Amino acid sequence: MIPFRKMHGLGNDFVVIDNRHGQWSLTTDQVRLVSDRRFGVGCDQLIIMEAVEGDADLFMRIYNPDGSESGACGNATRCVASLAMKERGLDQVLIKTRRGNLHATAAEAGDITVDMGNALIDWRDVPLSEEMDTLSLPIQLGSLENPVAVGMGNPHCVFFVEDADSLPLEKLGPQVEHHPLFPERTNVELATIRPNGSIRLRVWERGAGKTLACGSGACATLVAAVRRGLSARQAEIELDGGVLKMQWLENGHVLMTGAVATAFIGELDL
Ligand SMILES: N[C@H](CCC[C@H](N)C(=O)O)C(=O)O
Repeated sequence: MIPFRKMHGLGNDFVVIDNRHGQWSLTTDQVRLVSDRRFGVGCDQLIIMEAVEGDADLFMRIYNPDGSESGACGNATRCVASLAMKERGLDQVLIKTRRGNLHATAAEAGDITVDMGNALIDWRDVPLSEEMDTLSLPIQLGSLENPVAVGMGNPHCVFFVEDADSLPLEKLGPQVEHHPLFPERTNVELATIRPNGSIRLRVWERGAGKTLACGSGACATLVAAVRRGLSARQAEIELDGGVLKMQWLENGHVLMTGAVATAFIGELDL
């Protein structure tokens, strides 16, 4: 039996397995089964905590429900960081992911702030399949056009639209996710800048589909908005599951602050 903790960050939900003693390894089929909301526990991502050498407290591995591995997961990073802080009685931890060490600190009212690392705006780092200006991609899909591409350790394609809530994300998302300009596919963002400077955001996630929130997607959206002159470097982003407080620092790093929650603890019989 494999113990797990079901957690979420603004409704973006995770099955978290502590494998720091290295007892378990899941096959791709088992990742898909556990993530499947019909037959398994169901989650947006399966998160594995692993032991790690060096100054990080642990390594966080991220799997999508389709079995693909992602280089970033902002909401899960907050969840795992809150576990590690509680375990150690600390108010800050270092979480290592495929893109490097992410520094997390306790914020007010139980929220967690994560430095998600620097935003990647060169086409090679998103990545894109050919050289181009990431500030305006030659993609046009119905009313969607000229998105901004941003890498956060995972690829993001951000469209700015009049009213994100009025668009059929379930139809448009998969078409952009699999666009040939994205050799590793992409996460897809529909963003609307509000008069008060906050941003309304809906996300179609690579390998996962529509989710209630996406932390790395919020990071990419703020960076895209600032680059387009549509937002200040600090803004609140409202996703279906709640609000993230975001800041793109002058050093290129993106800070994300938001809530975390544990729903229940269980055991997998794999
Ligand atoms: N939910 C995650 C993003 C997962 C991204 C994953 N779908 C990918 O393949 O990059 C977040 O809060 O950042």
